[in-house]
Amino acid sequence: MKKRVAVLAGDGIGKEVTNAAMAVLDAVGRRFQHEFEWVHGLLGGDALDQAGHPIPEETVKKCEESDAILLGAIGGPKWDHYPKELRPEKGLLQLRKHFELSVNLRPVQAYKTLLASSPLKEEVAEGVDLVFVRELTGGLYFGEPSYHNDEEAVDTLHYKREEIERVVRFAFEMAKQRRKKVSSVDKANVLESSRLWREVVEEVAADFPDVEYEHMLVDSTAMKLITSPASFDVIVTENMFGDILSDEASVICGSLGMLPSASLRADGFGLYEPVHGSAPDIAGQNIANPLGAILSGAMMLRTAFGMSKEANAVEAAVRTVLEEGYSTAEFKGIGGTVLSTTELTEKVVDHIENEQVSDHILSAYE
Ligand SMILES: NC(=O)c1ccc[n+]([C@@H]2O[C@H](COP(=O)([O-])OP(=O)(O)OC[C@H]3O[C@@H](n4cnc5c(N)ncnc54)[C@H](O)[C@@H]3O)[C@@H](O)[C@H]2O)c1
Ligand SMILES: CC(C)[C@H](C(=O)O)[C@@H](O)C(=O)O
Ligand SMILES: [Mg+2]
Repeated sequence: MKKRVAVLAGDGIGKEVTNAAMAVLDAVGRRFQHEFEWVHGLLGGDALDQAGHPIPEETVKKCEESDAILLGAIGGPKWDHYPKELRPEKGLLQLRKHFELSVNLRPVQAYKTLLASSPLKEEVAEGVDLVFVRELTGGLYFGEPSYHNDEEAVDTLHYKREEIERVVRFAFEMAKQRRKKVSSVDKANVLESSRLWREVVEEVAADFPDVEYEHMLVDSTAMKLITSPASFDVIVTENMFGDILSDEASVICGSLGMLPSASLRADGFGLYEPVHGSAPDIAGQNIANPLGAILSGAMMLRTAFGMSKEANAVEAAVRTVLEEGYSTAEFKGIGGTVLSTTELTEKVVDHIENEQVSDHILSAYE
């Protein structure tokens, strides 16, 4: 199968981790006879520097002409003083809005070999397998009015019933395929938007009698994610709560660099990117963890292209490499071997190309 993928590497470690994801998907292509055509586009600070806008028209066109989008990360101190319409982050938000990527999936898994690196006790982090279903094109990020002057600042948290229903329904559908539990997170003791959110959750839940659900307030959810993360299956929440809670949850698996994501439109078209940002503190050193981006590639294979076997192969290769004790710098101190971004990527590539090993492991995950 031939697939065209728009690659928006962006800023900081964005280039390093998208290079890793492409190398791994190319290895998948060699092993399973697929061809991935990489179409590169500018986004974020890189686009500001080269084209004067955080999301040039040409980038949007390249994405429209592709089967999926692979994104690295955008932003950095160089552009932090830019006016709001020209910030790198605005480019990413416009991209999400333009393609109506309203459902953002952020799975979090505890990998056995990395447990020792989590600040949580091993017995707390062990066995965690949860997924955030974050609303991505509404809420505080897009509500109007939004401005500040010398005297006041306004952001608007706006949700339409249909926007809530779309993401909540997705979460229940997903829970049906998993452990059949939805935790809906809001702030209904204070916010009107959360009260509507709860009403919609009640209505949608009625269509899923076999899925257990609960309403939780965001503040105590932040606590429970740390005290009993294994109690969660699917967590559905609005845009900003999902942004914050998913970074918090990354400590469960030991590094923000491990988390992948998929941002989906109703017809299945999607953007795949690691959850982390451009990490200016480690950019350009070849030490960033590429696994979040590589696992985003696996999500792309499964969700965008229906290539489950291939996605399983990538996920199995990642597991094997971790089980062999390889990881990146943020895991130093737990034993094993610290590798650079490119060396760790090579290990994953080797496992995908080594059919014998991979087929054996694959069968364990099918
Ligand atoms: N989707 C995106 O493109 C995205 C997401 C988050 C933040 N950002 C932007 O990134 C910039 C930096 O933000 P920040 O520093 O708050 O968040 P960040 O996610 O870039 O970094 C937070 C911390 O995690 C570490 N980290 C992140 N990714 C890592 C990886 N793959 N391997 C190892 N360590 C990793 C960083 O070194 C840093 O210490 C800002 O401009 C922000 O707006 C972009
Ligand atoms: C960079 C920023 C706009 C973005 C967000 O807040 O959604 C990021 O933090 C993320 O999690 O993808
Ligand atoms: Mg974030």
